[in-house]
Amino acid sequence: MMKAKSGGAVVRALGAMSGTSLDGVDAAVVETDGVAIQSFGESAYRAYSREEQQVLEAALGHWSGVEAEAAAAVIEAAHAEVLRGFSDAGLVGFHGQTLAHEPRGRGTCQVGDGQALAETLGVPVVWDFRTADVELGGEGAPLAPFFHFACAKWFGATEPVAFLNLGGVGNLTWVDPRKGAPEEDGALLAFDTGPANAPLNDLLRLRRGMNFDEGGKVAAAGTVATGALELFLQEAYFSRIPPKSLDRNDFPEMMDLVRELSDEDAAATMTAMCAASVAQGMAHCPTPPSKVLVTGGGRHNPVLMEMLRVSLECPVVPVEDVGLDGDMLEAQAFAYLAVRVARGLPTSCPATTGVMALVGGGTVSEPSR
Ligand SMILES: Nc1ncnc2c1ncn2[C@@H]1O[C@H](COP(=O)(O)OP(=O)(O)OP(=O)(O)O)[C@@H](O)[C@H]1O
Ligand SMILES: CC(=O)N[C@H]1[C@@H]2OC[C@@H](O2)[C@@H](O)[C@@H]1O[C@H](C)C(=O)O
Repeated sequence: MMKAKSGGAVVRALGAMSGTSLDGVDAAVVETDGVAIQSFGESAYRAYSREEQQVLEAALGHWSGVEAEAAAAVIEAAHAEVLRGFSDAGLVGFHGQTLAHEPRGRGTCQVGDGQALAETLGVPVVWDFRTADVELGGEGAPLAPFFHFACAKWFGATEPVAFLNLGGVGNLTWVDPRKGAPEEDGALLAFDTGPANAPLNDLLRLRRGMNFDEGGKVAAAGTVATGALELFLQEAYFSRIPPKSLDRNDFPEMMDLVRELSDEDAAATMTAMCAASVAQGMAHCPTPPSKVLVTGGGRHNPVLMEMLRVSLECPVVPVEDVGLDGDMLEAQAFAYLAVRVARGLPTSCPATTGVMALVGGGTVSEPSR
């Protein structure tokens, strides 16, 4: 093991994330002591087959039972397959697949058994990252913010910046890199902004058999229905003070709002809904960030990026502008968080999830041999 700048041992950690878009597993290596990022390593992506996706889709909203068990089997097999391709990892951070998320109700449910994965890989696995936070009154999400803080330090940010993840759901982390640690007062504010790509993906699959609006081509040919957009923005969620989080399918009324529209106008309107919810969320930030660093699949959509540029009052750039990898940031986050859990460091705080105290969630499973 190498010596870390900040004192602890540097671990070669491997993180894996299967997000709300249900497209596949992202896996990536981070070398870190759980405080500073020493370096980013290799990464891999393993797409789900349509059959696997259907199993996952059918399990959404299920907390247990045959659907959830079938989803867990898909998740475990797909993760084992992609993670076996990496060598020399000292620790694995395994997010699993969120099937249901109701932090103020039944809790949060990620499937995939970390102990089984530890046996398969012969490496300790950190998993079940969200439960402890929810049990202490937190939202259980987003959890990437402590990693975003380390990223801001890594690329040498000197003023507040925002990370905007546009996956199935959108989430935003405002970071003040002048603070010494993520748990310090005023270092972070984080929350889910609203639905991002998931509803548009669902609409296009239903109407056109497409997985998503590649390059924003469908939306580019349409016109935003301002009435539907205004109705959408009246949702109570947007005026709620953060921290706050969402489940993938928390806005079913979006489909109703665009039902009568052509495919193109519906796509343009849903894309605008995503951008407008980010703009509303930005108003909750303590100060305007010097720039918004966009990560997740949504940054590949030029129509969405242009709408964000028009509606936000600061530069909007992909995270690649500061040397990060926007396709792998979430997988890297769970590699980083795994090391924090193993070292007994917190992974969330009142400003990131609304939890009552600092929490280091996660279970560590050692392989039995
Ligand atoms: N070239 C592209 N053009 C338009 N949209 C794209 C493109 N590439 C990816 N996307 C969108 O990004 C989505 C995938 O984003 P991402 O991988 O960040 O999601 P996720 O990690 O599953 O979600 P979450 O962050 O909510 O857990 C796709 O389903 C699609 O909607
Ligand atoms: C409950 C859950 O799985 N939430 C995800 C989801 O996908 C994006 C957004 O909603 C975010 O809150 C979170 O994931 C990221 C990785 C996070 O915890 O930071």
